Amino acid sequence: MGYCFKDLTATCQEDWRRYIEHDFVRALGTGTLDQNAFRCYLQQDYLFLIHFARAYALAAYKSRTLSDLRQAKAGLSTILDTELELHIGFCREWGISETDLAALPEARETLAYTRYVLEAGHRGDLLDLHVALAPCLIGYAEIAAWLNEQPTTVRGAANPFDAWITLYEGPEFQQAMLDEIAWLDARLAEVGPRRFQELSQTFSEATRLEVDFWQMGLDQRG
Ligand SMILES: Cc1ncc(CO)c(N)n1
Repeated sequence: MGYCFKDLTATCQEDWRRYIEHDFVRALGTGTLDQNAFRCYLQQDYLFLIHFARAYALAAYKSRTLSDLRQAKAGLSTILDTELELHIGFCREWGISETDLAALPEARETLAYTRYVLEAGHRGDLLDLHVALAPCLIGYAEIAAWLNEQPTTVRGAANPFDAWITLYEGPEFQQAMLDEIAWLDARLAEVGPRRFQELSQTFSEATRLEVDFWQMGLDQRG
């Protein structure tokens, strides 16, 4: 008995590193990422975030206590008020209007990842759902921190993707990550090996779907 969030990343260390240090992320950090690859990623991410907001709404629905309900609401607010706001602004700067965004066809990778998470939530309980959501929120906060540690990362006006790093390294997103880890640590502490095995499968599947999402951007399939 007794696990914590770090045990989840430890069970899929290779996939987790492939996600955090993906070529898309590296190129974004050095500012050398193909701009069409970024545009493709941004557009699909808009669709992605809408479904992820729905997943947090599902977490709210599945909550039995006020504190769980508040945690779900915090996730929903991070997406709606922090991420999507900036995202729409970003897209505008990159010449993509909200009408364009609403008319976008969904890439397979977006479809696979978002529906996987929603399905994990429908099938399982609140912990299954939060574990399926964890690579997203916690992963991006870790990616921003990792990028800042790399000597090759270019910050400021010299990097066209600087605003992306600023969003995810920012205090609101980093705090949301810490709160989510604390929530998961408290729940995982009460879990036995069989249940942990099940949860780590969900976590590593979602991590691999994040890797595919980066790859979609890099291949400009979105
Ligand atoms: C694909 C993806 N994963 C995670 C995040 C962070 O919320 C995001 N915006 N997009």
